Formats: sequence, C-alpha cells, structure tokens
Amino acid sequence: MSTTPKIIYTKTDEAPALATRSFLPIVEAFVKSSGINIETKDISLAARILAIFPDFLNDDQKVNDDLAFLGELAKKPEANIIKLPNISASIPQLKAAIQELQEQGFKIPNYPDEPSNTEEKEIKSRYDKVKGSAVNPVLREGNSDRRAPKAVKNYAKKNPHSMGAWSKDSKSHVATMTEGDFAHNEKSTTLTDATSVKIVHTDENGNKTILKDNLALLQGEIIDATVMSKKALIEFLDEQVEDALDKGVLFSLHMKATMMKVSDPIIFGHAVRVFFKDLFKKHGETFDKIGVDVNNGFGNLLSNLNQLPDDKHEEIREDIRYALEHSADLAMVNSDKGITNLHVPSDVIIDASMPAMIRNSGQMWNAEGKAQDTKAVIPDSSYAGIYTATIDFCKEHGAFDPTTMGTVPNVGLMAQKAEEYGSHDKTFEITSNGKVEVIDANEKTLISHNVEEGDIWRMCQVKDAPIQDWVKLAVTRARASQTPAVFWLDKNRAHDAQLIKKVNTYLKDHDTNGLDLRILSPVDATIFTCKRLKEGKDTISVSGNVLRDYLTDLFPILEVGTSAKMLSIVPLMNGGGLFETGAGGSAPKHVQQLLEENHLRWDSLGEFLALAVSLEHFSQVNNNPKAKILGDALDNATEKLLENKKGPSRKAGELDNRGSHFYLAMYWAQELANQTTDTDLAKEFTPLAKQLADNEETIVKELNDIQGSPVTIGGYYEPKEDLINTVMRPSKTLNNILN
Ligand SMILES: NC(=O)C1=CN([C@@H]2O[C@H](COP(=O)(O)OP(=O)(O)OC[C@H]3O[C@@H](n4cnc5c(N)ncnc54)[C@H](OP(=O)(O)O)[C@@H]3O)[C@@H](O)[C@H]2O)C=CC1
Ligand SMILES: O=C(O)CCC(=O)C(=O)O
Ligand SMILES: [Mg+2]
Repeated sequence: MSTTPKIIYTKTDEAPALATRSFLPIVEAFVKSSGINIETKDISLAARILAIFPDFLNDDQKVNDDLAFLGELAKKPEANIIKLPNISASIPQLKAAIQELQEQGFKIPNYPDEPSNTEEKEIKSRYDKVKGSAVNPVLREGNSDRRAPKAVKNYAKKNPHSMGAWSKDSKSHVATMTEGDFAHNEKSTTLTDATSVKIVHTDENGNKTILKDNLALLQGEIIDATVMSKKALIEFLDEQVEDALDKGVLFSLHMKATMMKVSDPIIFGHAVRVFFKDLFKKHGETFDKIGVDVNNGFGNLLSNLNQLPDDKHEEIREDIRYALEHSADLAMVNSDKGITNLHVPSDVIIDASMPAMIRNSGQMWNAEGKAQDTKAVIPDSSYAGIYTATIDFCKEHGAFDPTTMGTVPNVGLMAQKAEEYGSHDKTFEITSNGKVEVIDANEKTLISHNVEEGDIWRMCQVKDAPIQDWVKLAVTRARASQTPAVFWLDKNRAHDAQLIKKVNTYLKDHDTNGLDLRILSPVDATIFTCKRLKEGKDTISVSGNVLRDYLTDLFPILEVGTSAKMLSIVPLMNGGGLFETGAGGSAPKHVQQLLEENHLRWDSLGEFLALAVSLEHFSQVNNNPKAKILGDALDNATEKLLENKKGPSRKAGELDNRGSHFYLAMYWAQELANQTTDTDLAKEFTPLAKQLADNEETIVKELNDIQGSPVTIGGYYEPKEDLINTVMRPSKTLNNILN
C-alpha cells in the first residue's frame, strides 16, 4: 500500500464538475515536479448511486465507494481533501439520475416510491442513503471557517456588484409560525453519563412502536427533540396564502428540502396541498390513484397527469389554470417555462434564495417575469427571524453598500453531524396520535412530546468534543483577525440554553483577554451585525449548523455578490484539512447555458483559494517547502486575476470559466518564475510563463471563438469523459503547452 502524501480532488456534479475538467489538468501540470500527488475521487450523484448497487452491475460497470473512502480518510491526520460542491439530490433529481444511468445501460433498479415488499424496501433504504445532503455531513469531520479573503473584499469594494434599492414602503416580508413549530416545541438536555437511547412512539391505545433503537450517546452530549404540528402548519400556510393574495405580494416558500431531507419535503408537500387546496379537494382521490406525491413538488403532480385519459387530464389542467389565476401569485423559478416556486423542492433553497431576494430589493420574479414584492414563507421560526431582521434593517436604512460595508466571517458548528445535520435518521412523520419519548438505558424518559397524526418529530444531537473545538476555533479566529465575535445563541431556546452553558465553560480554557466576545440571540445578533456592517465594521458570526449554512450565503452575497468567492476551510478534528470551494452550490443554471451556448459562467475562484490553502497545509504536514511556494504563488495569481478582471463573464463569446483558468495558469506561472526562494521552480516555470504569455491572444481566441452554439456532453449526471473533456479543453494551443 502506498503512503505517498497526496491531495485528494473531488469529482462532483454540474458546473463545478465541468470546471474541474478544465482546471485539474492545469493543477496537475503545475504541482507534478514538487512531489505532490493529486488523486481524484468521484463523489458525483451518479457515482454514489452506482457504488451502492454493485449487485445490479456488470463487473466492468462497478465503481468503488469513494465517499465511504473519503469519510474514513477525513478522520485521519493525513487527510488533505479539496471538496467541490455536489448535488444534494431531491427525489426528482435522484430519479432523473437513475433514469439516465439506466438509459446508459446500468441495470440499477427504479426508486420505489411506495415499496410493497422486502426487496423494494431494501432498495429504497439504499437510495435513501444517497438522497439529500449525503456527502457533506460525511466529509465534514471538523467545524467550519468561512470568510471572504481580503483580496476578494477589496475587489468588491472597488467593483461593486449591483444591489437593489430598498424602500420603507416595500411590502416584502418573512412569514413564520408563532406556535406549534420546531422552535416552540423544542426540549433539550445534556447527558451526564454515556448511555444508549431508544425513541418510542406510544399510540392512544398504549401500543408502542420503536422508531429508533440503540442510539449510543456520549457523556456531555446535548440532545434535543421537537415536533412540528401538522395542524398548526396547515393553518399557518392557509393564512399566508390568503394574506399574500390580500396584500398583492408573491407567495414564495423557502425551505432546505435537500439538506433537511426528511422533514422539509413533508413541509413542502403541505404547502403545495394548501396552495392548491380546491384542486386537491376535487381531485384528491384521482391524485392518490395515480401516485401523486407533492412532497416532491407540484411538478410531480403535473408529470403524473399523463397517466389519465385525455378528457380528465384536460379537466384537471383547466382547474390548475383556474387555481393559479384566482389564488395568490406564486414566485417563479422560470417564468418563461411556467416553473413556479412550488414545482421542485430543490429549485429554491433557502440559503441561496433568501439573500438573492434581499439583494434584489426584496423582490422575486412573477409570472410575467417582472420583479414583485414577496412574502417569503419560512414555516419554522427557529431561524426565520434573521431574515426578518435583515429585511427590516434594509427597509429602515436602505440597501447595504458593497463599497463601504464590513464583512461577516463565520465559525460554524458542524462536526460529527452536529445539530440538525444529524437529524435525518431521527426524524419521523407520526402515524397516529399519542406520544413520542426518548428513553435511556435505565428506562428513564429524557424527553417526551405529545404528538398527533401527521406531525413531524425530530431529534438532533451534538457531541461535546465538536463544541470544544468550535469554541476554540472562534477564539482563534477572533484573535487572529482582531475582530469581535458573536455567538448566535438564544437563551430562550431549549437547545441553545444548553449550548450557552458549554460555551461559557469552554471559553475559560482560552486566553480571551482583550477579545470582544458576546452571546446574542440570532435576531439581536443580526441587528448588531447589520449595524456594524453598515458602518464598515467586521463581526465574526459564531453559529450552529443551520445558521452556518444561512449566514455564509447571506452576508457574502450582500458583501461580494456571491458566496462562490469565499475561503471555506474545515480544519478536521483529527488534524487533516478539508478545503471547500466557496460556500455556494453547483449552479445548475450554468450547465444549461453551457449546453445551449457553449459558455460556462461558473467562477472557480473559491477553488483557487481552496487549492492554495490545501498546498500550504500539505507543505506543513509533509515538510515540503515547494508546496508552500506553489500555494503562495497561486494566491498572488488569484489576486492578479481579480485585479485584471479575468473572471468569467455571463455572456457567450466573452471570457468564460475556461478562459479564466488560462489566465490563472499564466499568472501562476509568472509568479513562480519571478519568485526567488526556489530557483529550480523559477527555472521550470520561466519558459512556461513565457509560452503562455506569448500565446495569450491565440489561446483566448480559441477559447472564445468556439462559443455561441450548443454542445453535447453525453449525459447530465454521468457525462461521457471524452465528450466533456473535449468541450472543456477546446484550446489546442493551451493543451499542447500544458502537455
Ligand atoms: N457544498 C455543497 O456541496 C453545496 C451543494 N449545494 C447543491 O447545489 C445545487 C444548487 O443549489 P442552489 O441553491 O441553486 O445554489 P447555487 O449556489 O448552486 O446557485 C445559486 C446561484 O448562485 C450563483 N453561483 C453559485 N456559485 C457560483 C459560481 N461558482 N460562479 C458563479 N455563480 C455562482 C449562480 O448565480 P447566476 O445564476 O446568477 O449565475 C447560481 O445560479 C443543489 O443541488 C444543492 O444541493 C448547495 C450548496 C452547497
Ligand atoms: O449539504 C448540503 O446539502 C448543502 C450544504 C450547504 O449549502 C452549505 O454547506 O453551505
Ligand atoms: Mg449553504
């Protein structure tokens, strides 16, 4: 077995996977002579599906379970992983990927929506492991450190992105529940001893069902459990649809159906049924018969209608048209194609969609493709208040100004499936009235809730070691950047109250002299942070897992226009490093544009930043000074790329992702040629730098001239390697130089 130190590069999905085909050959060419091996591991949705069905595949079709491999590696000190964004698949995406793979000759089974026998149940449980946020929680064996690097911030100050104006009269607002939701029903406790718990449902007749057994918990672990009342949820949604109609604002639902893969699709389904309640009243039975499941979005209903005879089909279509005309206006994902906010649960994801709305004067797109004030519906009130507070701040003070505003780095608790991340196998849609209890090994009930049929009950856990690590990371970052840090914790929330005790205890382990550290509720923290932000002051947010996700899109999108340019480091708890490429996702719209116009507007800046820190980490761990020089040179090259505005444009015919990679390579080679610390590297890169510069015009022309017409890559989830490489490496001149 080889123990050669290496950097692992992940192959993922959609835009970042396309970009990798262009960027990775450059990286490999640059690091080859410095004793750095790059190995790729495929954690794309397609590969993850194939990895769990070896028994359905021919020998030559089988693939390794690279995610499992990386999950183990992430726990070892030698881990050095560059992690690109991947699809956290909703059911419609999962099904599309399955269909594509089947069409390519992989004989994997269909996804059984309603498994009717043991075999189907087994297949479904395998697919459920691939579903939703199945990669990040496995690899993130450390807490999160995300911030905008100085160069990125300075660039944004000099070249501000567009920012929609806010007025006091804006009707946009957030609607959230005031009772009966996860926030209001939460109960929490810290374990004094290690134990093993079971989760038991007892119905009104005393019949017990074990929902989960033998869940081992450590001493000092915080657990919390809560329930979303179906009745309260439906009543709330009903009021919001009415209110949106009354106020003449768009109805827009913002969930995290991908990451919160069990609870949020159920909530999404309720929203669809409430919005189209007359339709469901009239045709509910028909929908049941043809297997409609709107937990997968309204699009699921539409695609199932084909099973009906033409006249019935047309009648229902007419009723849908009527419903859309007479109910509140829906926010649109694509008004040209008639795709609404309720069509696909993975189209509107709260972390990216709320900041986009706030950046756009609080407006979303209506059916005519025009911007309109919006009611953003976020049913659970645990975290909705941060958006209310931000929106109120903008109404009061106007939009933020990217040329003067400060910055908000985040230190996020997420290691070892902390908080809601770890709730997936402990979230249940309740089948009958009764109670749900968490019972320990001594048969003591730790937490108990009365529940009703249809309620969503969930339990989360957060271990003590990750909390200690998180507090330490917060202090380290506050010290290193001399920036005030705020723990976004609400003493009135059960789970947060437990966490606050630990924060206060563990802060004592550190020298906090001269640091400004506070604990504020999320709403107060938002107000405090926004005020400082407006005054040009920086504030670190130290948050739990969900707020980590929300805040690392919210502030970056307001500050620098995108979260793709964030430095995103996960110092792994066992000493390794996971380097993520920004805080954004895989930008599906970008693939569409590439296929139609052969232009990829994906910006790899986050990847450049990740590689630089990965090289630095490699240098330290493996005592390899060349890696440090490569990393420093890459950082300088990235800064130059920003200064010279060589990032991708949005428009076909202009510099795109591939062109920006060329410039990065040229600047990187120049930096290496000009540095004086390592003469061998300087000697190696001097001719390369010259060749790249001499051929700049030819290469850029080759990269831009091919744009403008459609291309094929032989698949969306599992593109053909030769086709995708041809599309992503179209400059013969550049390829020859790199070879
Ligand atoms: N770390 C991870 O693995 C993450 C994965 N995801 C997954 O990503 C997918 C898409 O999620 P979504 O919520 O749409 O969020 P995205 O961040 O992927 O996309 C939202 C918009 O942000 C802009 N954007 C994001 N990244 C870049 C980039 N590098 N360069 C240029 N523009 C960028 C694009 O705007 P424009 O259209 O204006 O160009 C894009 O349409 C989902 O499958 C989700 O599960 C999401 C977040 C993190
Ligand atoms: O894991 C996911 O599904 C999304 C992750 C994400 O959005 C983030 O970490 O910012
Ligand atoms: Mg996110």
